[in-house]
Amino acid sequence: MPPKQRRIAIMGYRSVGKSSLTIQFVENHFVDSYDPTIENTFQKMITIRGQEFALQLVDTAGQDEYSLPPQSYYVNIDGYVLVYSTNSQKSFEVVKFVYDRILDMKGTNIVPVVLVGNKSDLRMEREVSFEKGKELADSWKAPFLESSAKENQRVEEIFKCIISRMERSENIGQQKSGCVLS
Ligand SMILES: Nc1nc2c(ncn2[C@@H]2O[C@H](COP(=O)(O)OP(=O)(O)OP(=O)(O)O)[C@@H](O)[C@H]2O)c(=O)[nH]1
Repeated sequence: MPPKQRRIAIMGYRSVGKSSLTIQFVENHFVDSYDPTIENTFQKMITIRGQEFALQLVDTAGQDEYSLPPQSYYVNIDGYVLVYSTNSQKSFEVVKFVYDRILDMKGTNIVPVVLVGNKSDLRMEREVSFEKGKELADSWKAPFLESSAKENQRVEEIFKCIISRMERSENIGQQKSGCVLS
């Protein structure tokens, strides 16, 4: 079987760790310095249950409620990893705007999405509880993970999860909140 080409956008507020998660997944290291992204595309091959996927990961500039990407941006995107930071209530509010914008732009609510609460290692600085994250993801019927790009916790799982969601939406056209991983 030839590799399946899939394009995934990593979106969310500034400085939540979008680049760090992407780089940890693609290059297996953590970037400590903060360098705001304009837009980068990363490539990665991954095999899941015998099927190869050629991923393009679009690491976007951080959004806020006033700077969401234009309609043209969403055309070739197959799935979305929406990231907030567990130590930032503001980023949790912004991720809701981003999600609403995606649905508006796509004109459907069958969009493969995974919600990620990153920086779970910053335990003392937590502003968003696990329950709040889970509640939001459930309201979207989307999977939810808390991750740490720094400690490489659940990073690969995020990307396996979005692949599984994309496959599922293509095959069945319906979403439940779970995520089949292998
Ligand atoms: N403690 C901790 N710090 C993190 C984690 N992920 C990212 N950071 C730090 O948070 C800062 C921002 O990370 P980036 O990956 O650049 O964030 P971004 O969302 O891509 O930022 P923009 O490009 O502005 O949108 C950097 O200093 C990272 O080192 C994490 O899981 N834990």
